Amino acid sequence: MEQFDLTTLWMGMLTELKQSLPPQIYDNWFESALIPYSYENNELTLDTASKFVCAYISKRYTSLLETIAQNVTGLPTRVTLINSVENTPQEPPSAIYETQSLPEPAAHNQEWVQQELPSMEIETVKKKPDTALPEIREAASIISPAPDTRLENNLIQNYTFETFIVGNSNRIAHAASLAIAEAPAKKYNPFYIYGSSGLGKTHLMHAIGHRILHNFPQMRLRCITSEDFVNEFIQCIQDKSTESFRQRYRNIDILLVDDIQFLGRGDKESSKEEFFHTFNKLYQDQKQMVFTSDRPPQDIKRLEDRLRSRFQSGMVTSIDPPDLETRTAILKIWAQKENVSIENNAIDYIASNVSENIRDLNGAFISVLLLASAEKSPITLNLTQRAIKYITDEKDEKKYITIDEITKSVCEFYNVNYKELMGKKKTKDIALPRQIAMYLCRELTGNTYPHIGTAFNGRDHTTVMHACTKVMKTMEKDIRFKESIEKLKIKITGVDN
Ligand SMILES: Nc1ncnc2c1ncn2[C@@H]1O[C@H](COP(=O)(O)OP(=O)(O)OP(=O)(O)O)[C@@H](O)[C@H]1O
Repeated sequence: MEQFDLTTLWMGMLTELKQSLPPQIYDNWFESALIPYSYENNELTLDTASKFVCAYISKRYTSLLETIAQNVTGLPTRVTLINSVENTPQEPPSAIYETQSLPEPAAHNQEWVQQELPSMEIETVKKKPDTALPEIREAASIISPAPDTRLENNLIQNYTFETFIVGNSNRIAHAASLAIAEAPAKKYNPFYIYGSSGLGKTHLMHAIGHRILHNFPQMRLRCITSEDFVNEFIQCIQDKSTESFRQRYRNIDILLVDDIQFLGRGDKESSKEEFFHTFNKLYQDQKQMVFTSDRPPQDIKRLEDRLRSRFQSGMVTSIDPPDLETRTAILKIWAQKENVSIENNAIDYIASNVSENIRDLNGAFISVLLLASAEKSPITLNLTQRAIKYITDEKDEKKYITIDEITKSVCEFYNVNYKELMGKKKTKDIALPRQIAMYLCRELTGNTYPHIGTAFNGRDHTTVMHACTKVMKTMEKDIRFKESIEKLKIKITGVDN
């Protein structure tokens, strides 16, 4: 087995982490906030720039770090996070960089570390309330708890109705979920929620689970991803214990399955068969089933018609990306709930510069709180802009453009009504700007066809693909048309390439 020194191990881990994490999380939490400290007896110790970062990363990411360390070394590796600064304040973290001959951190990271050193002593701050802003202490306290704690029944602790914010994009899914939680298997069975990543499907499904267990504590509930269902079943075939598997899945009252689209990938014939029978048994026994997916049932390829029609037999509903107004409302609610005061223009800035994905929105919100905490300053527009800059690609200063902004600009450019553009009208004066808007969404946001389809009032991804091809072909043939699209692009991005 190859022996790794600290530097080689950490470099290897960073390469893998970069591939597995969204860029803003990687840049903000891993590359800049962690410093390799020691590696002995298969135990890797990482130093953190603050007590704060230490608590947050330990709770959320230790298992990921351990998996990646094992991938790199080939050996089970324990990962521990420390905050040496608190214990040995005389020794600045930069000294560790020198002794380990790692590359110097980027300039902004140094600034980040220096700013954090004196300010991250949350407890000291708490003892001297006259010197600390209450909102910053609050910020510190909300970041520390593990937000995704899974309970014994596999439900994530804080994915409840109480923490779910309702807006136009998820109103129907939310109302149906509440109805199910009040009277399981009476209406909407099965219940199938679909939508793009990070929009709250899992959250809502777990909220149903929590509320059912609260209302009907005697009910037996299983919450699982379809991938785990398949893996567990395959394992049971190998162990010759399929009967116990059946007992586990067929004698329950509530089945919640996340990411059901995974069943359509690969062959998995025996697992699909098992799932089909599980479904039928629970359905016959009038037990509630809830599924989430990134696409509607008809778009899950390689799924037998009989299973697809089972999914369609209950209620199928989508969660759409939140529009600007809803994103703003979500941020305000988060700020209010955490008792953090944020200037309105700072809220507007986050809402319009971060994507429509609520997971990313939350990441940006936390980054802003972190920077405010580091600088012990109120959350102003200026601070927010700097915090968001940390989490966006530094080389690419371009603003993150949202589908909402694109459609609104297209409406303005072609003098079309927004409702009509998003609606069903097929006349040329509406259909062409709609196709152009879809093409620009694909070009400028890099979102997938299904995601864009969902954002355009639940249209199919093939409609978006057709629109993009049509616009590109017309641009090739018609120079004037091409010029007008380029002009529109500049108007939206503010960048003239
Ligand atoms: N309406 C909402 N109110 C409050 N928090 C939300 C809402 N929607 C999503 N979130 C939060 O955003 C994050 C992502 O949500 P979730 O995991 O449910 O997304 P998802 O649609 O299941 O995504 P994926 O398909 O990638 O699993 C979670 O932290 C969740 O709590």
